Amino acid sequence: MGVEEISISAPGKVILHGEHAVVYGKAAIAGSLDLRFHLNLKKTRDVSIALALPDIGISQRVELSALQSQFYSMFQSESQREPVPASDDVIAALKNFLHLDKDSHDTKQLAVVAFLYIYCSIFMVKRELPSICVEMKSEIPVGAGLGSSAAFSVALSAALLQLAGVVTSEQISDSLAAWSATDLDIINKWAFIGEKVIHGQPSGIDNSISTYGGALRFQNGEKTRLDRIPTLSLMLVNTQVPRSTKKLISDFRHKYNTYKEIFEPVLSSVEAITEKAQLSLQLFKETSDTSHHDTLGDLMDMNHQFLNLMGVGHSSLDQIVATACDHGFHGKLTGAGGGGCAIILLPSDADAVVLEKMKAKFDSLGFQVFPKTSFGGRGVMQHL
Ligand SMILES: Nc1ncnc2c1ncn2[C@@H]1O[C@H](COP(=O)(O)OP(=O)(O)O)[C@@H](O)[C@H]1O
Ligand SMILES: C[C@@](O)(CCOP(=O)(O)O)CC(=O)O
Ligand SMILES: [Mg+2]
Repeated sequence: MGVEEISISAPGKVILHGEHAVVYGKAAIAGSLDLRFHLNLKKTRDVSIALALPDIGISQRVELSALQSQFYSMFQSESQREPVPASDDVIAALKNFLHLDKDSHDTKQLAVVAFLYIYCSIFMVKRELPSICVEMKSEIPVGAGLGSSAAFSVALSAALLQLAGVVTSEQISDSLAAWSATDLDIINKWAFIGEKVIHGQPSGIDNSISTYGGALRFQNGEKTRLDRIPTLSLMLVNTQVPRSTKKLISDFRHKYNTYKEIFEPVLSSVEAITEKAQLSLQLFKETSDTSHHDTLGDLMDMNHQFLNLMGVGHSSLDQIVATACDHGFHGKLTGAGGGGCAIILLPSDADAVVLEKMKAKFDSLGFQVFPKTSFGGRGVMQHL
């Protein structure tokens, strides 16, 4: 372990179609966002972990001797290449160690639990716990449907695996290093374990986008790169209404189990929307025929209503979609819903004056606007 400092960034994501349905094995399409999560790790000599998470107001110090004596036996079966999901017992023990309420729904604290779980799984088996200070800051709004939890888990996994020498980055430019496809697969597997701690039952789409970047079709863990899609212009609008993905997934799980015969066809319809959107994207790229772009708009409106039916909507998200419609655009909620963000599809010839008027309306409603985001950039990176 010759490394003294590691800087990593990982992108957020935008789900175009298929959120929630993807947890039930249906297809979804999504891409990386030009908002990134940043992690800086330094080796220290204080025999502790110092964790600074200023975006969520957490600053935590953990003595390595206490961690070692309490968790050594629990982490002996873990292997660095094949991570295993945290059992309820280990999660409960980590929460107890951190003096957290074991039934707390505060997902912020789960970031620390995920951190310690990944750290212990990687290093405890070697009996060599590195003394480190780690700071994480993000451009991705927290808990807003843009995959901040996944970017957190990806950046964290990449940093700790690189520190442990399990993966090794290679320099690709003056300031950047990246990992081989095999190493990215390892990082992605560990990040999925982190997502499980924060989300409960994630599909794996968010961590996959954040790891590999670009645009993907994702189904049952199968990832297909979407190379034949046009450059899409999206406006992102954040309601700033807080919500937790973990709670939204579990509430919909309850609804689905209670009304399976109703929600199975709903999920199939959402999947049909995803399929049609993928095809329309391809056709629009190949022919530039704007009728395919119009179809993409219709599909967004439809999917938004299905998501409302699934109980993951919010009045402020409806307000965004209605405002978009008043200005001649189409949109939908993105991510887990219940608050968080909506996306609005912008045609390349959208009138700048109308766009400015729409943005002003969102500002006046107290929403946070990202006027034009780019889609499909790099996945996790090391900064040299
Ligand atoms: N900048 C950050 N710093 C620390 N933890 C973060 C950060 N961003 C996200 N997280 C973790 O992810 C959780 C939010 O995840 P989630 O509810 O899935 O929303 P999102 O849609 O942003 O992924 C936070 O409560 C925290 O545990
Ligand atoms: C609702 C879901 O489809 C996406 C959740 O994304 P986010 O945490 O809201 O960014 C869950 C998942 O796929 O793991
Ligand atoms: Mg999340």
